[in-house]
Amino acid sequence: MLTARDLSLAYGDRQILNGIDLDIAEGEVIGLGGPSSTGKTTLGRVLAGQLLPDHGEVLLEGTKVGPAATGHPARAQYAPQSSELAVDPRWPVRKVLANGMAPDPEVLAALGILDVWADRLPMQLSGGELARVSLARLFHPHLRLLICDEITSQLDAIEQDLLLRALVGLTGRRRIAVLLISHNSVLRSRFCRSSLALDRQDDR
Ligand SMILES: Nc1ncnc2c1ncn2[C@@H]1O[C@H](COP(=O)(O)OP(=O)(O)OP(=O)(O)O)[C@@H](O)[C@H]1O
Repeated sequence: MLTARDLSLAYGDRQILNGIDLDIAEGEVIGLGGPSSTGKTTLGRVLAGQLLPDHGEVLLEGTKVGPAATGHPARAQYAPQSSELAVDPRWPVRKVLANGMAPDPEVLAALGILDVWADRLPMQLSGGELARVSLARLFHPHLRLLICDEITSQLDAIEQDLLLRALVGLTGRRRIAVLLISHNSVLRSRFCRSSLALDRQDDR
């Protein structure tokens, strides 16, 4: 499903990614760990088609990832660490979830999103509730790859476990490939079939 080959990327003269290969099958969850600043977010954005690598290619179901045709949501979506930055603070939950299309009731139910949140603003939700809303808005019928970048790092252990169990159940049923970026090796070993770890490319 996802095939990334020989990905390299530098910011200026600083090499961040160097010859990365990665495969994720449909419905599979693969972990990505490694120390801070080794390029996990950068790799996630390359896989989601939001950053172009200097070298190498990313194929999703045999075609290059990149911006979707106008008016269509991208097949690969990137969920950032901070849900507050991902949603417009002026929009009520109802509008955040609609995101241009009718919210999918199965996604709302699977992620535990409650009707009573609909008229609240993002700041009127807890961190865990907002993380659920922020994830739900990324789902659409053509979603094939979800990059989750430290999406539970602001939650306590119980909430982390609940959210990831709900997410992995949903993506498994829909055969969506997932890259779970996390510093937490316990979480990765619990939810991922295997993990890749990035190393530093130079002295920084
Ligand atoms: N657009 C950019 N221009 C220059 N340097 C950048 C840019 N984006 C990121 N970097 C640098 O590249 C390095 C890798 O950043 P990245 O966010 O990919 O690392 P990370 O492994 O996800 O880090 P963390 O675990 O701390 O979130 C960092 O040192 C960062 O400062």
